[in-house]
Amino acid sequence: MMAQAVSRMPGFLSLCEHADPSGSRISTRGSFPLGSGDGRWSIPSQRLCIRPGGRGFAAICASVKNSRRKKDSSASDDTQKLKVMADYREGNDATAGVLEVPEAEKDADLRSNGAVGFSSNGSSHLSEMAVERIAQGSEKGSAASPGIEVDSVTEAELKENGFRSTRRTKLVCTIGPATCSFEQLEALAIGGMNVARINMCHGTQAWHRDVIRKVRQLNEEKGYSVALMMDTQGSEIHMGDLGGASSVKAEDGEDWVFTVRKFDEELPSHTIQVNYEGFSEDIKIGDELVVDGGMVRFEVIDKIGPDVKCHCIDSGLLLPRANLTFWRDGQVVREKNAMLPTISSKDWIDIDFGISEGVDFIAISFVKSPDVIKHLKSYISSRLSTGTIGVFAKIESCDSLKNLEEIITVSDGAMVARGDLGAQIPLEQVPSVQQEIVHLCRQLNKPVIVASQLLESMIEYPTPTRAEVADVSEAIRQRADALMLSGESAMGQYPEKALSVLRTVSLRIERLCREEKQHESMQLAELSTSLPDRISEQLCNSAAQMANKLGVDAIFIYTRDGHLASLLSRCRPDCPIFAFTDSKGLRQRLNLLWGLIPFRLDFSDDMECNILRTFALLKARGMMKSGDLVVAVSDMLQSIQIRKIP
Ligand SMILES: Nc1ncnc2c1ncn2[C@@H]1O[C@H](COP(=O)(O)OP(=O)(O)O)[C@@H](O)[C@H]1O
Ligand SMILES: C=C(OP(=O)(O)O)C(=O)O
Ligand SMILES: [K+]
Ligand SMILES: [Mg+2]
Repeated sequence: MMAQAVSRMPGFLSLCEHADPSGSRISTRGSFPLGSGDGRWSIPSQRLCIRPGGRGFAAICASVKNSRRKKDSSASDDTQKLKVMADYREGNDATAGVLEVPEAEKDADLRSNGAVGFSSNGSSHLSEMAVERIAQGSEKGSAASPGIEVDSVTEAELKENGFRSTRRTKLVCTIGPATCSFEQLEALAIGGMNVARINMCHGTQAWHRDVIRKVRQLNEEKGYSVALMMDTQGSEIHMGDLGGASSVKAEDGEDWVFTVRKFDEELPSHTIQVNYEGFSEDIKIGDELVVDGGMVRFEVIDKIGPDVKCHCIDSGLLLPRANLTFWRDGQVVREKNAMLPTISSKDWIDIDFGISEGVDFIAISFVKSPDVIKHLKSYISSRLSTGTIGVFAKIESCDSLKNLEEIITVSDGAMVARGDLGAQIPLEQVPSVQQEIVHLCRQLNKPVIVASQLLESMIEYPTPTRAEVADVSEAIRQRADALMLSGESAMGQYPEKALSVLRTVSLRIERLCREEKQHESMQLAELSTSLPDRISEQLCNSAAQMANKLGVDAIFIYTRDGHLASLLSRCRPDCPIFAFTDSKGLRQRLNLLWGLIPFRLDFSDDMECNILRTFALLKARGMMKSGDLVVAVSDMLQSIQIRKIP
């Protein structure tokens, strides 16, 4: 609802007319001369803004309303002095003064919960009645402020370094024995973890529940905003748990038995259990059995019933539940195992668990076709009455590569799961496949996570290899939404250090990309077909372009479903994107998107009101300052505005 300015005279503040946040209309008329003859006020033809502080504007309006009700002009004495802080939009010349209000306006029908605005030049301009409440909330300046919710780490980063240098690449940490205590989780949150991932390949449901609840507790009590991702086991072929040993060495020339037999007592020596019933039927003598994508290799030399006898040809460490593939004539063999369901019965149990625990994302392992994703998404929506869970397709098999575009199109995001991918395709193809997936996800507007072995050596050592840093840099340069730690954070010796490497490398490389003006080489194909979607897309493309050209400090997006926020992130603009949403769940899910800083805020359909309110709140919290330039986009109004923070 646009403001309707009443006075067109410079030098007069006007009460305007507009809708309050609840949608009902407030009607006020009358203009107030500025200054009471003391000559202190000299208002040029510029917009004025009422700053929260002292006795707020809402209180004054309430008094005006009161005095009108009482029809008692003397009662309006109190209301005749409006203490306002007029902040010139140009020049930031904040001037305090006293505004004399003539006798309470006869027609004034101000509502204490409504909104009202001033204009000195007749241009449409709204302020709001909630200013007092905002001021009260924001003066406290704490994460628990009722006005706006942002995670405490981002808030500190914004205050310390300003908008421009906030990290754009998001960080996912796999939680395992090395990081499951409250203190360890908090250290990761402080270190910049945006998403905590739990891998259902390992641990019990009780263990995972404990982690989920600790993350929740951290968010609620300490003001972090860590989202949760649950990763399914999937129907991969993997070894058993080595009878409790943390690892076992397989030496060149040794013979080992791989079997589907179960053992009640101790596992016989040189014996490995395999989880896949059809193992001995599928595999042939002469095949190569590859552990963890090549960490150890065996040649199959004999088959005796369920037992497969293998000769070690590449020595190495066998780790519990390590993944197994077998190769024939230089290709991965997918026989009956290709018929295994993508979502196993264990996975369905875990998915139910994830839904009931309210995780933000579910990642599906070894996705082969789009159907399984569609099926899961409809299952999730049938199980949830409100909100949703983002479904991520892990691209980690030859089958997923065959149907890549279809799979990504129906998913809410994708993961380049290089661990298993590198076991299924020749290693030298992994980098180009990664690039292809990252680019495709950007074109299709889906967040993408680059995962596995980013800083593998940091499982054991406090410093990464130079090659690892180069690999991390490449993923950042490709503009992936997120980077993921696996073993480095789950069971490594230096989880926090590994996270800190991802953080510092991200900041450095992102700066480099900005210096190289990478955002200018943006070539995005048109994504949408329907007119409303095309409008949204063009709105975001234009907003991002304007932001880049004008060198603004931030893009603000007010969104109820996150779609425009993701479209803006897709443009990978030069400045950060502040995404305001009224939904807690959406705020958590937006955590994974490149360059997006999610805020939770109650807002109305009145954009002007929302904008002023966010300005006031962010300023009061020290996250923005007067003079900062912002491009504001709204999916409710489908508009772009350029605003300078008053
Ligand atoms: N919940 C857990 N409990 C015990 N160990 C875990 C857990 N999560 C991860 N790990 C350890 O961290 C390693 C790396 O994690 P991840 O990459 O997610 O699994 P994987 O290597 O099995 O694909 C695992 O191999 C396992 O040793
Ligand atoms: C991330 C991966 O999946 P998981 O850790 O579950 O094997 C991977 O294979 O790279
Ligand atoms: K998994
Ligand atoms: Mg995998």
